[in-house]
Amino acid sequence: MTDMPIKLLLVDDEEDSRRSSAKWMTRKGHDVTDVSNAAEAMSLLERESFDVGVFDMNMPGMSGLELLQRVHQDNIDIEVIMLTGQGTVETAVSAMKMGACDFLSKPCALGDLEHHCFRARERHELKKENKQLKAVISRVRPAAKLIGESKSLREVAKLIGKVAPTNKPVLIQGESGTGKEVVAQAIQQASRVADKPFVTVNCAALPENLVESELFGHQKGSFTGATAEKPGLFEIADGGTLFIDEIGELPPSLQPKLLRVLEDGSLRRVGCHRQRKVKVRIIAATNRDLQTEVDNGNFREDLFYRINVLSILLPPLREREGDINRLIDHFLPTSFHIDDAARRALNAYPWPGNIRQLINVIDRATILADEFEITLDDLPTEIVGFGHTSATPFPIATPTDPTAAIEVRSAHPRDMLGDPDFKLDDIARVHVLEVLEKEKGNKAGAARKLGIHRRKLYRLLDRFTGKSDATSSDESSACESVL
Ligand SMILES: Nc1ncnc2c1ncn2[C@@H]1O[C@H](COP(=O)(O)OP(=O)(O)OP(=O)(O)O)[C@@H](O)[C@H]1O
Repeated sequence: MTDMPIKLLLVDDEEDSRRSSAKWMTRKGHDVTDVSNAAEAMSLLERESFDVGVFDMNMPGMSGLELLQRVHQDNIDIEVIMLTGQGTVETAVSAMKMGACDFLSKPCALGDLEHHCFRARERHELKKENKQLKAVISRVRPAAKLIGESKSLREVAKLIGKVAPTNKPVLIQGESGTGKEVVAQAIQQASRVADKPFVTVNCAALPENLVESELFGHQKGSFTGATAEKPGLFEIADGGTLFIDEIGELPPSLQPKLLRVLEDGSLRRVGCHRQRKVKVRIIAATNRDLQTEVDNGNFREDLFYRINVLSILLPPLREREGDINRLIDHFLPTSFHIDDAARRALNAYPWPGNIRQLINVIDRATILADEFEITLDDLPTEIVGFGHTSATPFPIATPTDPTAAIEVRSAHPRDMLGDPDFKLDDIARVHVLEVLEKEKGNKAGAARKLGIHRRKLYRLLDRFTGKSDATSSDESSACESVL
């Protein structure tokens, strides 16, 4: 950072010293603008951003101290070093009290000037970083790990590895809930700016009239409600990554402004003439077909080409073979067990809401489950019902041999006892199923009555019926179908 060029504004009415300082600093590779009076400096500061300003204290018209005061009143983001002719302690102290970060006595050695400017710039960067961090921390969501090993997801992971280090814009497309934000986080984590801010914004979640000020910031008083100046998310993400979710929802009026930032990193806050520069890596996501949006005239073609430099198409969950089981095992708390029928039902369902929906269903099931055992009864009816009506139904709980079930059921365990034609399993089976029926299909209750753990009851049901569960979410009908 120390050897990066400083964007410097020199304000001094003494032409010789100003010119020689400007020449020296320019030769050292810095980006220097020099003006001879405070009024000119002020109008420049309204239009452009600088890292450091070196202001002469005594100038005709507006003095250096008055200029400093204006800078603070207008909240201009710049570190100021005062140049004082007299070099008295009093003047230096008053300048520092007014917000200058440093002072130099005239004539000052040119090497000293550069050294002090570097220090001021460092302070400027630290303050900026601090502001960014505060803003980022308030928006931080812990990064999720990309779970899944299906072929299609492995291809996505490979692509992430390729696009991450490039710093180019990336467009992630996929249905809602497929993990576009997770992919964006993975790209950021594997990028060269992994330690820099990762800021997210969802264009669909913001009221249209706020999108511009959220993205680009605003000046105090620029619209009703703008009671204080506010940096936009581009400034907050400066040096890092901005994830723009649902970019297809970006109002057409703002698309040229976004294109501009993508082209040369320049932007203006709402109600402000000053142009600012940012360096932000853009990752955009959409669940709309952006090409169609372009064809229909809803999305600018030039912007589409700018953000679609590298694109990742995220497959829906139903096309990720084997991943449903991996996701279940990942999201299900370890204290819970899911039975085979429920697992089969989850695997057979097409998941229109993708991983987000699967997580919600698992969360719901953990609340409804009896004694940490997730069964079909704990799943939403559309998932259980899908098994009934789908072309590839998941196996449902009907007895493996219904005739045998009826036969055995006709005998009471008492009558079976001592009869060499009955195996112990037959007696146990009738007893277990009867208790279950008496408990109206409540497996937790039945297990308690039988004096066994619920898991053991499931294993027994598996053995007796070939299944551990029933077709309906209704407990009593579950019991009937088992029988
Ligand atoms: N492969 C994955 N592994 C683990 N968690 C995932 C995976 N994909 C998605 N998730 C989780 O699923 C939820 C939805 O993911 P995310 O918000 O990234 O989806 P999205 O595609 O951006 O959705 P939308 O289009 O609605 O914004 C999040 O809780 C996320 O952590």
